[in-house]
Amino acid sequence: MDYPARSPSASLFQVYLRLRPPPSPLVQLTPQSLYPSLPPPERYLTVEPPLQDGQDNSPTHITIHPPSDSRKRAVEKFAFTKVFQEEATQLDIFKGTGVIPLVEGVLGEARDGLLATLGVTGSGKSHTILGSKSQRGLTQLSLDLVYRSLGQQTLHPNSSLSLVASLTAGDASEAQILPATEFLDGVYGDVIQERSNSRAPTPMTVGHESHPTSQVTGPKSQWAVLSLSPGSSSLGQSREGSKDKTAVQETRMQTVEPTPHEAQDIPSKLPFWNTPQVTRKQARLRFGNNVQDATFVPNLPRRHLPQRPSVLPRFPDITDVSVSTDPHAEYAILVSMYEVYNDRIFDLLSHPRNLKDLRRRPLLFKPTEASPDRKVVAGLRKVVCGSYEEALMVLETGLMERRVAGTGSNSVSSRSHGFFCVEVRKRRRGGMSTAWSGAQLTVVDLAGSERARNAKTAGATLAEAGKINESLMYLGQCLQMQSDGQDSTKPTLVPFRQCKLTELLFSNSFPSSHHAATQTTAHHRNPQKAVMIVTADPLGDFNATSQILRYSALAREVTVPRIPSVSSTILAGTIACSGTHKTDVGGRTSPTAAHTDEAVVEMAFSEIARLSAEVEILGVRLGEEEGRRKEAEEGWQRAEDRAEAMERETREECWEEMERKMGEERRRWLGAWGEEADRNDEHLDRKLDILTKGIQIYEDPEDRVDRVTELEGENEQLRRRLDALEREINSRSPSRSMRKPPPFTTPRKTLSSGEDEVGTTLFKLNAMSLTPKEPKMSPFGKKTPKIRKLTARKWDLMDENELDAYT
Ligand SMILES: Nc1ncnc2c1ncn2[C@@H]1O[C@H](COP(=O)(O)OP(=O)(O)OP(=O)(O)O)[C@@H](O)[C@H]1O
Repeated sequence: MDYPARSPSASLFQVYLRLRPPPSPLVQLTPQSLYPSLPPPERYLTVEPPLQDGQDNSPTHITIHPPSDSRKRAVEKFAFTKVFQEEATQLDIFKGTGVIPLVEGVLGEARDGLLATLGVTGSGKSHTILGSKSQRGLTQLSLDLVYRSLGQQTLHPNSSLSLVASLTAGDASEAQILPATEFLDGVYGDVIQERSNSRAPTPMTVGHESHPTSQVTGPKSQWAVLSLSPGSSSLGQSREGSKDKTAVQETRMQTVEPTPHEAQDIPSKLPFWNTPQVTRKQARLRFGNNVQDATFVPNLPRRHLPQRPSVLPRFPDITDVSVSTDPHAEYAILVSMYEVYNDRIFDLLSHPRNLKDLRRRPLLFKPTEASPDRKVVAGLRKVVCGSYEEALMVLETGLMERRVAGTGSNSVSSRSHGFFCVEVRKRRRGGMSTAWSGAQLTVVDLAGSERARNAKTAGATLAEAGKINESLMYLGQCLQMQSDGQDSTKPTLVPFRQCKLTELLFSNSFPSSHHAATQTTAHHRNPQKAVMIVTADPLGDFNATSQILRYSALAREVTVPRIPSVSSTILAGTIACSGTHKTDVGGRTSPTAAHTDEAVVEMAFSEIARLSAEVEILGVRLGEEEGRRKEAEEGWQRAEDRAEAMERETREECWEEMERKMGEERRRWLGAWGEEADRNDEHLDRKLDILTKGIQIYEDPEDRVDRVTELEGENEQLRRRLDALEREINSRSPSRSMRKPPPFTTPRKTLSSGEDEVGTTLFKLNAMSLTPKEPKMSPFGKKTPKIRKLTARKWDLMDENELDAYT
């Protein structure tokens, strides 16, 4: 297999392989240390000798042979940029992988750098990236290199008051920027007691003995545990567990043995703020004045902060390494950290200030107003660190928040993908403007893929593993698409939008459509450089490791060894027998016949071998196809679920919309109905009015009074007349006087009933709420004469003269 000669620009990642040394039985439990009768684990991975024309005579290829108990037989060969064997140290990795060029790119070329680790759980990803109790990881080494190279050019937020404001003004990610002292003060200051409520504890509880995987819980933070409780940490010890002898010796040289008092003082499995009984005094004690190196005093926050971690791993030493910087520039360094947990992004530096704050809010990865062509994690907290030690303290604080748990495969297993970002901002020396430029180095510690059976996970940890495996499967697909596309002339479509992890890793590696459109005018960014370190345990899980290697390797070749199969053995036996039979009658073998038979048998053999090899290869391909089919089916299932959820959502939205529209329609209809009813009422009123006008006896209210007065006058007149008539009758003859005059009361009665009539009419008018109407006008504009109806009795009572006067 040829070494895949790919330029870094052609490949998104340079891929290195690091092999993990076997765990030491003294410090880490293995099946063999528990059951000594068990055979030692079989090593399935072989490193091929370096190629003659290789760059620095380092191996670049490995071969994996399925273990004897495996059904698979195909031998697979993988190519990497470089392979680091078990004895490789952290310094070898730092110098041998492309980490230094990455830092160079960030400081000198304003080119973003990405450093990530990928591997099966427990294969050494975190060890490589974050280091151990005694050795620094690539993160600390890169930070050291950055600060060492910048030297006096680094701006300290405490020395320039306007620095934070200026950085905030020039920030495109809506970040909350604050100086390291303020940040650390908030964490280690007055709130130490409150920190007992930190989110850092993992879903597993300490001391829950019945759980098979609850050996150790707490944050994945070697450095912190060491710094807080040197040597007393079982976490630190377990991390050290599988270290090679040299490393163990180094550890002895570097670490300080704890006093028995110290060892008992604070429970070792939790960070100090997760231990409810910790006090500020204890915290100070942990970080006490145990100074070993005067040059190594971190610039720590003001109040009750620890003066410095008691033992900082300073190994390996990289004083001989530095990268060039721009001498006319000054630099500010911002550190931010987040994790991708269950496909959501959480800030690791936004510490809860009170109990209410404990629920974490996921952040968005999106283009912002100030960064339309590039997606950024919006709303992160960024800490301006003026020195390496401050940056380390911030790193450690963030690591305390990261999700980890003990599993059957790793006692301190990462349950999230951790992102550590070092943003280097640069401006002209002495310039007070906000015109910052720069780039970012992102270090990613991916969670490891794991098999539930091996990891013995359950409940929430199993669910987390599902999410981890899913995101790693998408990452694998992206890597495979990318490596498949290397050979084709067509542009490769990498499906990186499938989950948050791949979006974060890949989306800024490709020009977005917006960027393509504005490329001529926008500030041109150099493409990101990326280094992937794949970790593998040659004695670990064969299936999981081979899967990871298949995804990540730069090239792969499958061969099937010629192993004598049962059929070939039988055939060989038959041939041996037939050979004995091919003798002539005289007992001599015919040389020609024997020769021909031999040739035929040989041909048959080679055919059988070829066919069995083909069968093997087909078997391997079938296995792979089946794996892909399974993945596709899972993807399909997920897509279906998503479609179902979307359908449900759409249906709900439609219902809501329909109900809203119906409500509006009902309101509109009721309004119209009310108006119609009002119109009808009005119409009816008008009709009634007309009717009332038709039936009423029209009289002026003034005339009414006149009429009463008039009637009273008439009444009086009639009474006088009656009196006169009575007198006249009385003065006549007695016979005449015998005639009884009509009763006197009758006209009065009649009159009063006439009055009553008037009153009734008035009452009627009032009841109808009729306003006094204008008198009717004649067509000639004159008042029509009033028609007065007089009662029959009144006519009866009038004499003829009076009657004439009326008519
Ligand atoms: N190169 C190495 N040298 C010494 N010890 C190592 C090395 N690699 C790994 N180890 C040890 O192996 C154990 C598991 O390693 P580590 O936690 O780094 O695995 P991981 O891949 O990050 O696992 P996970 O994905 O579950 O977080 C640790 O105790 C670590 O110290």
